[in-house]
Amino acid sequence: MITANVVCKRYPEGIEALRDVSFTIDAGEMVFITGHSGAGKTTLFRLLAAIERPTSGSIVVNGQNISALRRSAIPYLRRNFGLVFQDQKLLFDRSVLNNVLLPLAIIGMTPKEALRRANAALDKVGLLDRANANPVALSGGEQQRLAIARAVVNRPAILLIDEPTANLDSASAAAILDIFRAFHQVGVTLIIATHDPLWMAHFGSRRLHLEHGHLQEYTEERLAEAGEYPHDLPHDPANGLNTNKGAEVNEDHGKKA
Ligand SMILES: Nc1ncnc2c1ncn2[C@@H]1O[C@H](COP(=O)(O)OP(=O)(O)OP(=O)(O)O)[C@@H](O)[C@H]1O
Repeated sequence: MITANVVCKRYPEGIEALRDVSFTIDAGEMVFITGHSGAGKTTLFRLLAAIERPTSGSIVVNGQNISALRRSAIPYLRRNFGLVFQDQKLLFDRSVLNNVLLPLAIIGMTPKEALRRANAALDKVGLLDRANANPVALSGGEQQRLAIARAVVNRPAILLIDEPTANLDSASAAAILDIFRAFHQVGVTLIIATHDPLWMAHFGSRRLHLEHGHLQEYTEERLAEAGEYPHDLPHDPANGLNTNKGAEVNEDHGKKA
């Protein structure tokens, strides 16, 4: 479970990116963080992953106040999280497989187990047959799926995903949506920042809406008024989407959140 208590973040230049933000996200929830460019979505993610600290307030993850963690404890906290951020930081001098193996090497997993896990992660995102390719040879959607494989290979309980479908066509976006649906089905907590109404329309999940650093209570009507939520998009989760990936995800993601 994740709780933010009256969180503020002011950058050194004086920009107040988040103001008095409070919320609770339960284990296994799928939550969308919405808001215009500059509203504070990425900042919130950086605080949740303890990349930055709040200026005031606290963030508690599984009973641990991460805002007060010693620096040395942060790598252990991060094992709870899979991060899929906008700057995916793929390593273009390594193969697809080696990009996914890297996080496992860092935690000292045996090569045999690491290979098994990495192949399973690539399989989940449909990239097993590209394991030996260089990431540069992948399409934008495939690179995004590789970033997801790398984020989930440690089997994190919580996935933080920033703008997962930015710059992707609708078919690639739908494929990624399917992958996240499968993780949600096995109990992973997903927190997804997006401008993309496709996501919200198909999942109908809870939304936390940021406006200039303030968390606004979501109402569908309010977002529709603001032109952010097209009512003509189908709300049927199965509509137009292939949901059969769920059965393939049978590992122990999320059960510990
Ligand atoms: N490292 C930083 N130093 C100073 N100001 C920053 C920094 N990072 C973000 N900001 C500012 O904080 C505010 C919130 O930015 P943030 O990146 O969190 O927004 P966002 O909602 O993720 O935007 P986008 O959708 O464009 O990614 C913006 O005014 C931004 O300019």
